Amino acid sequence: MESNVQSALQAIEQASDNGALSGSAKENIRVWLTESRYSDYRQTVIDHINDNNWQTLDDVFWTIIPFGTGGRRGRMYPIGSNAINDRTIGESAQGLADYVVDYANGKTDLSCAIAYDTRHQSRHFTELCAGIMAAAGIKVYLLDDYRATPQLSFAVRHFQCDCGIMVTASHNPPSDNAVKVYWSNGAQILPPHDSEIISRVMNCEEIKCMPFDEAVSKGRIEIATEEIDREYLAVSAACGFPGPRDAKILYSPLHGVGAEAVLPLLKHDGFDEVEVYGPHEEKSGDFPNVPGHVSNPENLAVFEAPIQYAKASMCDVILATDPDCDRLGVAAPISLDASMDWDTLDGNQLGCVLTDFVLSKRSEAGDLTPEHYVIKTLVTTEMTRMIAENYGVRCVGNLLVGFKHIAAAMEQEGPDTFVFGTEESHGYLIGQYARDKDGAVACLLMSQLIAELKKDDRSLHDYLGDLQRKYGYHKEKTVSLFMEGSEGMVAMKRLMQAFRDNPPKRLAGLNVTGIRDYLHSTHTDIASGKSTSLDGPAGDLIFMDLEEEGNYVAARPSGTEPKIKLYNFTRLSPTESSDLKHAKQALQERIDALEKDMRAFAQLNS
Ligand SMILES: O=P([O-])(O)O[C@H]1O[C@H](COP(=O)(O)O)[C@@H](O)[C@H](O)[C@H]1O
Ligand SMILES: [Mg+2]
Repeated sequence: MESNVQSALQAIEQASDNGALSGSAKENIRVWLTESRYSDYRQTVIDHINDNNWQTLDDVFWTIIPFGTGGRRGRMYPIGSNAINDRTIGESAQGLADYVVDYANGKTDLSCAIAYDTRHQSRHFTELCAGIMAAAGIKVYLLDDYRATPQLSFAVRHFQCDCGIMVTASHNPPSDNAVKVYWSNGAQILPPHDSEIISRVMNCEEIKCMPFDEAVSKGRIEIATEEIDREYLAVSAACGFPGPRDAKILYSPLHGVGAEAVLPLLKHDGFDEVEVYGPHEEKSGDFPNVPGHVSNPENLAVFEAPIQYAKASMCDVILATDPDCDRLGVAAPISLDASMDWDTLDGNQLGCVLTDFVLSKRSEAGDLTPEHYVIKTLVTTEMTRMIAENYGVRCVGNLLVGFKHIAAAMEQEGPDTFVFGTEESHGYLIGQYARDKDGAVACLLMSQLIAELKKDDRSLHDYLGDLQRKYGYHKEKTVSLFMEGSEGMVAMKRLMQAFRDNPPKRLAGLNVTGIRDYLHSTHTDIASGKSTSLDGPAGDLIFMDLEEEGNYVAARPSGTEPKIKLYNFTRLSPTESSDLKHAKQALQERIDALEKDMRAFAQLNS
């Protein structure tokens, strides 16, 4: 062994002994220093060791970057098993290619659709993935300009591909990137394919990549952007409903890809007054003009400046999509009187108004049977279920977090009777053309709803208020607690364990009456101490039910960022909700108290 590798190995031993490196980082660095598959990166690793760059080394090596809720996602750094770089992206594509070839069992005309967003290095990683697929004999249909995640999901289905790759880290910070990996049905990978792909990724030895230009000239990469733009427009436009189109819309792509999907769709549907909010228009991985560079419609601050602009230019609504255009955020005037106060809607509220809008249209058309269904996840408001049941359709809702679970439920229940899919984190899907959430079609539905309401002189908040009076006022709030690096992971595990071993007894002045632990599939009744088995999927998600019906909290580690998500759910009955103002205030107080108590518990136990 070369002497510089020898001394680097000694140095990491020492660093681990004196606490500068975690044990897992030391082990992963050792692999990168000694195994031939990492030889291209060896010198850079040694340079970091020689520079005593221990914190960085620990951050980028303490684990092997996992496949989370939405793909393999993380911070970009040239080296590291826990970073996004040519090696981790390359092995992801190689592992996928190897599995697709194995799974095909001799079938030869294999193909993969690939698209990418506006992030730093997205185009670079795209060419790498495309070259790897081409070298594996898998034909690539490439969207060669910035395109939306739902367009990629559609492309996989349209070309009947065996798999797909979307290079994007969605709304994560500018430092991050990722691949979202799709199976032949257009949904992100799930069992049994996911574990098979992951095992090939982890055991990937050599990465074989054909130079991009060569693969294009040999026809192994086909540019499919025009065809997908045209066909996607046709299928997405078919998702809407007839009705008025008079609405003045301000649209923000939050520096991402959305304009390419949203603008043609709204124009085609007859919306003539759509303006792109100028400061958010530039396609840039720095997300320069959104507060804190957090390009996420969940970040209410992104709406502050656009609201001022929209008020001044008399817009009816602001629509914002996240950088890969699979999430929708909305701000709208509270009422259509002269006061012109605006407010945003959260992901659950948007899901409810869209669910009701879609069901009301389908119901008017006599197009619903008891076989029809909407889908939501376990952390999505129960108001969705009430709306669905009111229209006589089913709600499939016992699902883990992640739109891929909604896609799987759709396959299982049968796509023909699928009406709408909705999740708390601003994801919505209508129709069968894709198997992932679609921010563009959500924009279309929202625009149609706004135009209908405008005709009747009603605001979106009036519409939501009617639903809240009918089904009871619901107020939910998701709180994220960031815990970074190897220490953060230990803290997250400790906190999840504390919820299991010693859960809070009271929250917001209400007794905790039951614990639903999806990891161990148990329901524990606090009063009797008895545990029974819990129906539903298995995953690291725990609910604490409170003494008032419909009031509960949930906790889980995010699968896209290093954080614990605390989901707080409150509700009042319809009778208690007749005075909306009063209900709103009461639940705001309860939500604030829940958040305070949950934060305090987390502080003590992480
Ligand atoms: O980031 P996106 O827009 O791809 O969205 C992704 O992340 C969301 C939040 O996941 P988590 O709670 O694990 O962070 C998921 O609900 C969603 O289905 C997934 O596609
Ligand atoms: Mg996204």
